[in-house]
Amino acid sequence: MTLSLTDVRLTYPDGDRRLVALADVDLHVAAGELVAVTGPSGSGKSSLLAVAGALITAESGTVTIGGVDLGALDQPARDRLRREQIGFVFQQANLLGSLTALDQLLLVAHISRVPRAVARERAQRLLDRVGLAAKAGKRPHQLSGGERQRVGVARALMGEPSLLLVDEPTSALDHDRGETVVRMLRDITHENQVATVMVTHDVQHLHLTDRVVTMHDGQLTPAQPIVTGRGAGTVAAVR
Ligand SMILES: Nc1ncnc2c1ncn2[C@@H]1O[C@H](COP(=O)(O)OP(=O)(O)OP(=O)(O)O)[C@@H](O)[C@H]1O
Repeated sequence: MTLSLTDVRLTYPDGDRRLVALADVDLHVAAGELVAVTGPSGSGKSSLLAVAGALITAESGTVTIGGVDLGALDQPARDRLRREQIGFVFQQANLLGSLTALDQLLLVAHISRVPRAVARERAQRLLDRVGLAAKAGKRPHQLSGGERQRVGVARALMGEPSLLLVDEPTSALDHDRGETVVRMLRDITHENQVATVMVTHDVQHLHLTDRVVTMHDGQLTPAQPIVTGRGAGTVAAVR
């Protein structure tokens, strides 16, 4: 398993009490698997992504990425693992307004000290992969919402992550553009053997994913049969 959360608990201060954001959550995502996380507002989906992305530390339970227990790492090692193993895709692509699509990707490579020639080849290949080779020189305001989101996906892949964490990638897109982005995420997940967790409110594209889990009040719901993009699957996990 690329990502394993076992008995993960997270609470936030809430006056003189604690609000339970994640209540003993189990979630295991294999390489090459796209798992959608749905659930009402406030149910804990972003908290789940933050814990899986080593952005916040679980109060108890175990989080492993590629078999490495995050709890056993100090902060610099956790930061390094995040940089080297995890790609993030945000709700709005969060691109820098003054940079071209190509430069958005090269900046990530520069920060990660990838040699320039390697970075340029990788960035061009990724822009081609998301269907934007011809738009490499465009700035965000010259791109559609769907194209911006696809640049965001390509940027997240620049570090060749083993885990991709995606937060509401279609919320700003119409149906067809949303479908293109989710289909692309699914195909890249399978081709690159990345483990992908996608938080979404958008039920329209769930059939493209391999598995769906639902959060309610910090808990992942029990398994339910669903029809997935690769035939009938089951919701794994969880209590
Ligand atoms: N930093 C924080 N401090 C205190 N409470 C928080 C904090 N972050 C989130 N919460 C609370 O934890 C619970 C889970 O929040 P979370 O953001 O994970 O839910 P969500 O399912 O992602 O919601 P949404 O779909 O609205 O983004 C909510 O009740 C929220 O109010």
